[in-house]
Amino acid sequence: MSTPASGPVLEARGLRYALGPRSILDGISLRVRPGDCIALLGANGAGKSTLLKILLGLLRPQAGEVLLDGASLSGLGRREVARQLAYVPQSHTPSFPFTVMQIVGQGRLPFTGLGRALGTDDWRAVSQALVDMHIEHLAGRVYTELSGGERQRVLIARALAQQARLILLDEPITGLDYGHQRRLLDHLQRLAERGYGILATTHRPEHALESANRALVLHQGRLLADGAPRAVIDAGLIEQLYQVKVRQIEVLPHRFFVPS
Ligand SMILES: Nc1ncnc2c1ncn2[C@@H]1O[C@H](COP(=O)(O)OP(=O)(O)OP(=O)(O)O)[C@@H](O)[C@H]1O
Repeated sequence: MSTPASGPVLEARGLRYALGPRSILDGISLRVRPGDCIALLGANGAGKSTLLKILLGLLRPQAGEVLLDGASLSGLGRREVARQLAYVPQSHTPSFPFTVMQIVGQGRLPFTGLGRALGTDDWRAVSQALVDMHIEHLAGRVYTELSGGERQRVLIARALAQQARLILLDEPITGLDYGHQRRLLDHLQRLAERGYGILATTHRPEHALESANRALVLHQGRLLADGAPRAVIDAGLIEQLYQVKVRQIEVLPHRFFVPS
């Protein structure tokens, strides 16, 4: 892998988040650095989406803080954050029948501001994002009329058009066919090699093993592990997280799991 270029660092220090008496996240500290391609694993309800929302500044933790390049996220403006930090949600329902081109163009809002026309650089970023996600042929289509997998690629293209060096993705491969899963994971890896910091939640341990250079594991609101995927993900972890018994198969450099 080539040496990652410099870029912003996202850091969480001692996050705690509760809803009423119910603790959702506790004692979470982590860093997303240039060159990181991180898979965030955890069972349903473990707190992955909540953690992403806190890292994006959409939710405020009761304790701890999030720092973007050393500055507290709570003190930064939305546009300032969006120039460095992009988010790909699991799904998105726009309130207007926007075309794919318009949705991807929204990724340029941190640069243009609301209601301003896109300039040459903006159009270049939008076109490149459409190419990267293989959706040039969808550019004129109405977003709400697309399939789930097509919409997912549009949302990823919007984040790429934003050209933020940190990208947080909530289950990006869910709903994508096998080919698009592979191409997306390869693309995220290449972005990390170019110095982007990537953090993606996933329900597939194999995704982390094949395509990430770090695995973060959330279990019942706490960070159970943070390390190299092969050091962290094994049959014991799968059983602990998902309460299923699996057999671990090694076909180096691959590791996969089958029911036992
Ligand atoms: N607005 C809310 N009101 C009540 N409970 C909530 C709310 N948001 C999240 N929770 C609870 O917080 C916990 C963590 O939810 P979260 O969506 O972060 O989990 P997750 O790991 O992303 O799950 P999944 O894999 O199913 O997407 C869950 O028990 C969920 O029910």
